[in-house]
Order: sequence, then structure tokens, then C-alpha cells
Amino acid sequence: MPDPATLVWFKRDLRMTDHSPLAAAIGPVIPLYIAEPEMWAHPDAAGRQWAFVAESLNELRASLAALGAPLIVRTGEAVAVLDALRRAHPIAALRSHEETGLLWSWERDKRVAAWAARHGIPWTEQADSGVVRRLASRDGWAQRREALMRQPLIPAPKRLQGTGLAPGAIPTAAQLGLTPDPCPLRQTGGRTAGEEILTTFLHDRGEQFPTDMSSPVTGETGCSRLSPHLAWGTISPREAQQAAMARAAETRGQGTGWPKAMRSFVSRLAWRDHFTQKLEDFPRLDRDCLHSGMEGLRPRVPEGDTADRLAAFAEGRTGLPFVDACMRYAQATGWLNFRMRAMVQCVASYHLWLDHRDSGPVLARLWTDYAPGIHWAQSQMQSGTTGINQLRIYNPVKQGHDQDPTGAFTRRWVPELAHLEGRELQEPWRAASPPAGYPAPLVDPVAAAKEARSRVYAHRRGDAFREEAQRIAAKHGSRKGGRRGWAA
Ligand SMILES: Cc1cc2nc3c(=O)[nH]c(=O)nc-3n(C[C@H](O)[C@H](O)[C@H](O)COP(=O)(O)OP(=O)(O)OC[C@H]3O[C@@H](n4cnc5c(N)ncnc54)[C@H](O)[C@@H]3O)c2cc1C
Repeated sequence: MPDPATLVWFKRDLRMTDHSPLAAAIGPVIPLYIAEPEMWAHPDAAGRQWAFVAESLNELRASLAALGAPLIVRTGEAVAVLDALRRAHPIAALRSHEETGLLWSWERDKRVAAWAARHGIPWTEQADSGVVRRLASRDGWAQRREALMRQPLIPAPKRLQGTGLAPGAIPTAAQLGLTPDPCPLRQTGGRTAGEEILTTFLHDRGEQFPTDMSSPVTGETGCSRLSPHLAWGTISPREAQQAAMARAAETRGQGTGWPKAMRSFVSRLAWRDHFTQKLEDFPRLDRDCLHSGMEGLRPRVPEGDTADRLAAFAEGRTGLPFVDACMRYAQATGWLNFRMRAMVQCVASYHLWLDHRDSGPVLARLWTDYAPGIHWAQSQMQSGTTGINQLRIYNPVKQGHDQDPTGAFTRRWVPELAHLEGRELQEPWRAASPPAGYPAPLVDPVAAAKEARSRVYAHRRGDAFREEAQRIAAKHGSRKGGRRGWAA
């Protein structure tokens, strides 16, 4: 009978450094990744995400193998996979990070907990971020998170004792039922790529981060671009934060932009946890409006012409050039800067009057860095369904002029408009001869925004609405006075 092993279950934490479950494993180890067809069948899942994960798994497998225990990959339902492993090798303990996911992952975890209890296998879950399970109150949350972020990093183990179990194949996207999803400029997965991105951001690219981040043109290199690595865990948030704080300290007093840029970056890492905490506390975030009074505000696909508007939005054919450029750019790269993500979500929800539960999956599938907690919290916030945020309705024409002042970005991604300049580029319907092959705008952006604002405010009236909004703010709102604009 072989010695019982510790099973370390990797999920969105595809690394060995700063990985407490792996560091805590004693005796033989089964490092396991389960490719769950149930997860990849969801409407928010896309081939580009799996491609990034598969690259990360390949590298993790090689790194773990070098220590003595290669990554075991199995495809299937979690309990079935775990039970097959238990029958192949005795398991003393199950260890993993806590995962904040959509309802299906909660249900899956309940089944895993029941399986573990049935077989007398203790399952220890540890936090991988500032998100707190069973949080009683947001009071003191930020301080608690900060204390966790300042704890020393956990080094990767020096050696691991394997079990001899067959490593198993990393499935292809098609084997997981994913449809082809070309993304020619997608970021590469794996720890090595993540470390390189972090290094170049901290030492070469990041000095103008606070200004570069607003535009997709400057943001492409001026933003950290760490998001897929944080989303799939090839880099830990604590590693990123501590490296940025060290860089801020090293550059202090030299008259450069680095310290401010690093502080700004660190605050974004805190937003990450702030928004993910909302999903932790409200796992129905992708299904229900945070404020129940906003239910029924917008029609659902396929009511009326919603299906056509959603298709035009997804294909980058709304007739609003900067919106279409951003959507086509995201299609090709798997990424978009924050402001433009907010703008495209806002245009879908306000101007095109689409329910965020219809547009949200379309956007989620564009992001290589899809992180349910951030995505659905932001999606609701930019759609006005939280009931607690001030409405921010971006004007896509103005954003085009502000964030793409030369027009080069819009012309590159909407080549139908390559011959237009200045005002006509962002409002081609005003051109003397409207461009052939490019659609007329689905809506007048100014009139549509006005109409949307009055419809939303009509829903936000009355004492009952206000009382629920107060309860939501108390449960989910940031405790940073005066900063509610971003953090509520
Ligand atoms: C509708 C919508 C959907 C979004 N969906 C996702 C998503 O699925 N995954 C995702 O990682 N980000 C999402 N974001 C947040 C943000 O746009 C991205 O994190 C950012 O653009 C990623 O690029 P970066 O790594 O260069 O970010 P940087 O600007 O360099 O920021 C560093 C990190 O901080 C975190 N961060 C930055 N901005 C935010 C924010 N506003 N809220 C929460 N965390 C933030 C991310 O982890 C990011 O990688 C979404 C935003 C909106 C408006």
C-alpha cells in the first residue's frame, strides 16, 4: 500500500510560488488540475481562455516535474475525477485555494466537500487574495486585505515526492467542446510570460501608467497587462503588489513618475479584490440584478430586435466607429483597457438598451483574463443595476476623439473608415458621402443616452428602492468615504 498523498487541486492559481496549499503539502503529492467540461460549456467561456490556461498548464507541469511530481491533468466532473484518483492512490488530504466563482462552482464545491467528508479526507481551503469567505461586514475589510498582502511570499518547494500516477493529457479546446476562437494577438500563458510582463511593466513600461491607462492606444503598452496572469494565477496578487511597492520605494525622491504609477497600480489590485468580494457575497451576480428594483428594466434577448442589436454589438457593427474599433480590437487581442471596457458595456446597456445578462457573456468571451468576480460586478456597475452607483453614460463619439485623437486606432480596426479624418471619422453619418460597407449607427448616441438616463431614473424612485440601495451599500460598498464613484 503506497503512502497516502496530499492532493493539491490547482484551479485559478497555476503557479508554484506563493502557493500556500502546495507549500503545506506533506509526503507524496498529487498536483492536480481538473479540466471541467461543465465550466467550459458556460456562455462566458471561450477558446482564448482555454488556450491561455493550456499554455500555463504545460509550463506548470514541466516545473512541477522538475521538482519530482508532474502535474496530473484529468478531464471530467470534479467528484468523478477525485474519486477515480482516490481509487488509484490513497489520499490523506485535499488542499486548494478558495475559489470565488459563479453558482455552478459553489455547487461543485458542495459536492466535493460531501465527497471528502464521506471518505474522511480533510479539505483545507486557503485564501489566495484579500477576498474573505463568509464575510460578516465590510468594516475593516481593506485593512485586513492589506495585512494579507504584506505577508511574506511563500517560496516554491525545493523538492516534491510524486506518486507515479500517469500525468494525463491536457485536452484540446475541441475536446472540451469549445468552438474555434481565433485570437491572433492573444497574450501568452505561463509563469515565464507573467514574470516577464511584470518586470517590463515595473522597469520599462509603467512610468506613465496613470495617464496611459485611459486610452487603448497608450494602454496597450502602458497598462500592466497582467490581467490574464492574475486571472489564471500564474502570478499571485501578493507578488504583484509587493514588487510594485518595492519599485515605488526604490524610485522615491528621484523626480520620476514611478512612485505615483506604482501606487496607482497597487490601488487597482485592491479594486480586484473589492469587486471579487461582491461575487463572494452574492454568487448570483451574473443572474440577478444586485438591486432587485432594476429587474425588468431592459428587454431580454430575443424580445423585439434585441437579438439583432446584440449581434451587431458582438460583431463590431453598431455604426459607432470607436465602439466597433474597441470590439474588433478585443476580438483580435483578448484585451481592452478599463475605460474602454466600461464604455462598450455602457453602450450595450444604455445606448443599445440590452440587458447586461445578454451582453455580459459576449464581453466575457472576449477577455482572455475573464475573472467572474470583476467582470460581473463591473458589468452591473456600468449598466446601472446595482442601484447604488451614480450613472456614468459615456459618449462614444467624445471617447473616440479623446482616446484616439489621431484616429489611427479607429481606422486600423474599422478599415471601412480608413479614408475619413477628424469629426467625420467618429461620426461617419455626417460625412458628405457615407462610407460604403459600414452600417449607419443603430442609434443616435446623444438621444439614446438621454432616453436611457430617464428610463433608469424612473426605476430608481421611491422609499423601498432607496432602502434596498442602502442595504446594498452597507453590504457591498467600499468604506472609502468620498470615493464611491469607483468603488461602490
Ligand atoms: C465591463 C468590464 C468587465 C471587466 N472584466 C474583467 C475581467 O473579466 N477580468 C479582469 O481582470 N478585469 C476585468 N475588468 C477590469 C479591467 O478592465 C481590467 O482588469 C484591465 O483592463 C486589465 O488590464 P491590465 O492588467 O493591464 O490592468 P491594469 O490597469 O494594469 O491593472 C492591474 C490589475 O488590477 C486589476 N484591475 C484593474 N482595473 C480594475 C477594475 N476596474 N476592477 C477590478 N480590478 C481591476 C486587474 O487585476 C488588473 O490586471 C473589467 C472591466 C469592465 C468595465
